[in-house]
Amino acid sequence: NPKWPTNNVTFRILNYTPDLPKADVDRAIRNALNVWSDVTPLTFKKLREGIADIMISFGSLEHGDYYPFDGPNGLLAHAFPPGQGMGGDTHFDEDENWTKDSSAYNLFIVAAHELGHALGMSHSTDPGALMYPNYSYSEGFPLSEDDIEGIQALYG
Ligand SMILES: CC(C)C[C@H](C(=O)NO)C(=O)N[C@@H](CC(=O)O)C(=O)NCc1ccccc1
Ligand SMILES: [Ca+2]
Ligand SMILES: [Zn+2]
Ligand SMILES: [Zn+2]
Repeated sequence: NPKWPTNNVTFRILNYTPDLPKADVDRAIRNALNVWSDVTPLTFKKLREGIADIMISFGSLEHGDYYPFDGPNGLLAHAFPPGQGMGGDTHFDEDENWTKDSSAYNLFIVAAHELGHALGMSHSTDPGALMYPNYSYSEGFPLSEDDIEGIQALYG
């Protein structure tokens, strides 16, 4: 799996969903990044302009890459593996209802999963893993042993 060549990764939030106050989106993204930096030497710096490694945006249907979204439900978000250009970029389907509680779909949980991809993680077959292909809401720390082993194999 490709990985970032340095442990210091930059990110930028290009636009915001109208489903939540801006501060809640910033918090969900920051908390999702902290999940991964809690178990690795990775650091994440937020840029307010220019090109960041991980460019985060909300879009619907055709949104500028060959992976159009599909309206409500189904595809929720996707992220490109580490690399130049689109590498690391993370897109959320604006046609979903983004929440900060247990109702569908919790932005923090989806962001933590997507940012796993943006760091080089692929899907897990462990149903308890954050990197399992399908969304499920859980309270507390979202990483399973499987997730931690995977990310530490890349950046440990
Ligand atoms: C083939 C990929 C592009 C499917 C896509 C995904 O895995 N993105 O990371 C996705 O939106 N998957 C849905 C499930 C699906 O399409 O069947 C999902 O819930 N992804 C977000 C997710 C998955 C597991 C935990 C938390 C969030
Ligand atoms: Ca969708
Ligand atoms: Zn996209
Ligand atoms: Zn995924």
